[in-house]
Amino acid sequence: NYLKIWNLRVVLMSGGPGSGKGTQCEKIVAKYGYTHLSSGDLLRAEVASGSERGKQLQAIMQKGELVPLDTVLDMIKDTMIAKADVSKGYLIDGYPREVKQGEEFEKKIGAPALLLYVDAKAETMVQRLMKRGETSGRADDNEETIKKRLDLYYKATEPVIAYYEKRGIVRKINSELPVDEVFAIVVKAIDELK
Ligand SMILES: Nc1ccn([C@@H]2O[C@H](COP(=O)(O)OP(=O)(O)OP(=O)(O)O)[C@@H](O)[C@H]2O)c(=O)n1
Ligand SMILES: Nc1nc2c(ncn2[C@@H]2O[C@H](COP(=O)(O)OP(=O)(O)O)[C@@H](O)[C@H]2O)c(=O)[nH]1
Ligand SMILES: [Mg+2]
Repeated sequence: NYLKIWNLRVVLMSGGPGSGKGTQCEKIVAKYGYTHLSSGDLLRAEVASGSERGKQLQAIMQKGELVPLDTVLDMIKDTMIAKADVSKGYLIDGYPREVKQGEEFEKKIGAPALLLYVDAKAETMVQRLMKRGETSGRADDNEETIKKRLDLYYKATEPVIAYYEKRGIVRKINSELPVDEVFAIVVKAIDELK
């Protein structure tokens, strides 16, 4: 199984907090059957388990900071291996968050085929997250943490997109549009892969 993950297609989903990554991922899974791995969801599951490690993670996420690289990458890798037999490919959401994470991913797992970059204005992202915070129950969907997540996104994550742009695998998609219009562009980008 460890060998198998090297042969499966990897698509990365990137974009700021609240840009619509999770929304598009859900639709991609329904259409293409990829295995969806949201690094944020994996971390929240660890927090929910109540483990000692979960408590440490909770504190970091509450501040809008990044969890140590090895922790997240190990979680992703373990999940990829566990699902390799039934997987048609992987859709990785919210990782890499910084260039170093991208480099480690390549060393330990492999090169992605495509990076979908859903792009919305900061103002739009804040609005969406504030709205989502009314019902999400997420400790980090509050004004103060949202601001920190956005700052960190511009500082650490946008350079990741530039890093993959040099390899020609980035497709930038305007996620100010209605969900279905965004998805139509996503579908085009995935269908162009071969
Ligand atoms: N590779 C990752 C992914 C997530 N996180 C932590 O988990 C939090 C939530 O991540 P995620 O769910 O991906 O959040 P956002 O992208 O901000 O927004 P959304 O949850 O809607 O995707 C981040 O702020 C960060 O503290 C992290 O440290 N490293
Ligand atoms: N108008 C509009 N709203 C969206 C779109 N995508 C997501 N949203 C809303 O924005 C919020 C954040 O979306 P989510 O998928 O959780 O974003 P993520 O933080 O990037 O994973 C959700 O409450 C969605 O309902 C879109 O394309 N258009
Ligand atoms: Mg999400």
